[in-house]
Amino acid sequence: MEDTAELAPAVRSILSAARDRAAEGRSGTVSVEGARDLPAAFEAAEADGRVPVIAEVKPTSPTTEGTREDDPVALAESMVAGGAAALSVLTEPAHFGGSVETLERVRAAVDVPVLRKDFVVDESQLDAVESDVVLLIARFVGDDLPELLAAARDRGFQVLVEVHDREELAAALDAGATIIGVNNRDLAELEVDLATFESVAPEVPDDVTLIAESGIGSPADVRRMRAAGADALLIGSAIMDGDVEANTRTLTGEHTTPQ
Ligand SMILES: O=P(O)(O)OC[C@@H](O)[C@@H](O)c1c[nH]c2ccccc12
Repeated sequence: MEDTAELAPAVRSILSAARDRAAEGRSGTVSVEGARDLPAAFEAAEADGRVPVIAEVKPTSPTTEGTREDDPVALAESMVAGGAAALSVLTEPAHFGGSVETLERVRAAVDVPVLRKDFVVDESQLDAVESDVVLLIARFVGDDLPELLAAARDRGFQVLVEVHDREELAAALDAGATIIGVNNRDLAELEVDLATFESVAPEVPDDVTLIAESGIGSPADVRRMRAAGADALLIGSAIMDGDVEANTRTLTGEHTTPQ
């Protein structure tokens, strides 16, 4: 486990709560049947003239004001109607307003791949719910990354490994990650800087599916991340704020594809 001393206090408390949830994990091992292929969903969106976007169902967060109370399933359906190639669903309850039940309902209602967004630090957390993809955050899992990656794959999950700098990228590549997200948000300060993606992306081999995460709010941001090499974008707040379908349509729009 990494030293968590320099993390933002909100992130430290999220992580300690995640460890407590791990301890009460369900009995039995999840086995995901027929996971929906995430890279294939990106390719299909691209072929259809849409920017591949993972739209995130995130009712609230430590950096968002207020909580969105609408039915998450209706929000998810609006995202798909607006052109989202895939969805991300927060399952962290205390700070993001998520739940595993929400993820189950969303996944039953849509055909696109669904990413489980949570703070997985222990193998037992993988058994909380089925999804097509799970997130592992390099910073939080540290030396356990290879083991957790294998444990997730054994259960039939695809794995998105999240990194924030070149050192974490090297660890992700060493562990054999094939889908990597670069988080523009710094988990120590909780501040967003799109230059983070631009600095890490050149080090990522071509055969890796590369996702730019966080802080993408406008078609100009989408163009900037695509120009820096993003195969896909993970967008939460900018889609959740207001008309979800219209926001998704704007950010997946053909005009944002590089020439
Ligand atoms: O709302 P934004 O800035 O578009 O960001 C979405 C997503 O990248 C962000 O929610 C996120 C990235 N990594 C995480 C890890 C845990 C929880 C949340 C996240």
